[in-house]
Amino acid sequence: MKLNSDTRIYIAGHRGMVGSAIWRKLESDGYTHLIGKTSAELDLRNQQAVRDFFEKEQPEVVIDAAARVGGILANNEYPYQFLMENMQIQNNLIDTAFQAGIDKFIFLGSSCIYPKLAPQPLKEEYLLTGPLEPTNEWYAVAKITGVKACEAIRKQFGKDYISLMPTNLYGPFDNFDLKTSHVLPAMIRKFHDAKISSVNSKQSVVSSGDLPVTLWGSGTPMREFLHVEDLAEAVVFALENQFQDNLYNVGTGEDLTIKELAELIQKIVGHTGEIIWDSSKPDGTPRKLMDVSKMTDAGWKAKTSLEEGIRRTYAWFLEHQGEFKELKIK
Ligand SMILES: NC(=O)c1ccc[n+]([C@@H]2O[C@H](COP(=O)([O-])OP(=O)(O)OC[C@H]3O[C@@H](n4cnc5c(N)ncnc54)[C@H](OP(=O)(O)O)[C@@H]3O)[C@@H](O)[C@H]2O)c1
Ligand SMILES: C[C@@H]1O[C@H](OP(=O)(O)OP(=O)(O)OC[C@H]2O[C@@H](n3cnc4c(=O)[nH]c(N)nc43)[C@H](O)[C@@H]2O)[C@@H](O)[C@H](O)[C@@H]1O
Repeated sequence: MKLNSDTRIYIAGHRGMVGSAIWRKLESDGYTHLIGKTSAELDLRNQQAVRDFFEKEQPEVVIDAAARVGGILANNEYPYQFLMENMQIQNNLIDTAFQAGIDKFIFLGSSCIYPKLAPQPLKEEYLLTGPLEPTNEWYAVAKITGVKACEAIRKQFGKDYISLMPTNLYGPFDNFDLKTSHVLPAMIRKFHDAKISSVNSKQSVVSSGDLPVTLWGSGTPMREFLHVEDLAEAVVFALENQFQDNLYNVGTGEDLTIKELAELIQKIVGHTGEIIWDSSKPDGTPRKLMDVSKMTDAGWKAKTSLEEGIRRTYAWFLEHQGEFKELKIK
């Protein structure tokens, strides 16, 4: 379908890191009829509430950026919520949109849907070719059912329902809570807090380095990181263009070890102390580098370098400390 500046676009999860970046991008591109509800206003796990909301607001296009999201430990500790809430949210959104006759739907998954030991880089066709990473298989199974629901609607009814699989994301409005966050915001916070505590403690007088920082696992796993504003551009690109297929990876196509990431963030934050690796915490998938050629062929490419993206995120962090949301597991 062709979008106009007043097309009614519903962004589920519009206050999250991803949803808010999509909202800002659409607003700056001149879209005037954006629709968003907080989870307190509309609990997407409630099917009837979702149906009533669609009936009232009559969205023409839906972007699903609402989900139960968290880092490796939260995924591992709350398997039921990560499986069930994500299935409830996405099932209600996808089926209600379909029943309402909506032709365009964008579903966001994650690179963890691919098998733990799939060949690298990960191509879309590797989906369901092997066992998943155990720390996040619950979340991954939920996301795979979302991909398949969109694919079924495309196959059976010819509607432009698209699944975008972003790699690990970071940027403004990320979750900086140390128990539930992903690695990149956790490192920003840990290095920053250690640097500030060192300045405030006597230790900085007697020793030349800052307080040590403890990170998880071995530091050897490799990860790829995409700035969330690049992802928002990819989502709007997918919104404005008719896609030929259901599943597209979204990333930079470049990765680094967790140890290299730590050294980069340490340099940007200006922390000078020791890094301790806590081997009691899980490593997760050894590597999940995206093959992004399908999206590149469609006409979209990431712009922000990792160092530039982390610098911007650290600047945002410094401005917004004290406002960080925490993941509330009910
Ligand atoms: N973060 C990453 O590294 C990453 C990587 C790959 C893919 N993704 C995907 O991107 C999407 C968004 O992730 P994010 O990082 O932006 O997460 P986030 O910051 O935690 O935001 C999630 C949003 O979902 C909403 N939500 C959660 N449960 C809800 C419910 N029961 N009813 C209504 N709304 C609910 C929240 O609404 P309220 O704020 O109103 O509570 C929040 O706005 C997810 O699909 C995720 O799988 C994220
Ligand atoms: C994008 C998401 O990524 C998640 O996987 P995944 O990259 O391992 O999740 P992260 O939590 O970002 O962890 C990535 C790697 O960083 C290590 N790490 C080191 N220090 C820390 C730390 O302080 N905090 C955190 N969180 N990690 C840390 C962690 O052990 C793991 O090897 C999945 O669980 C989700 O399902 C989803 O796919």
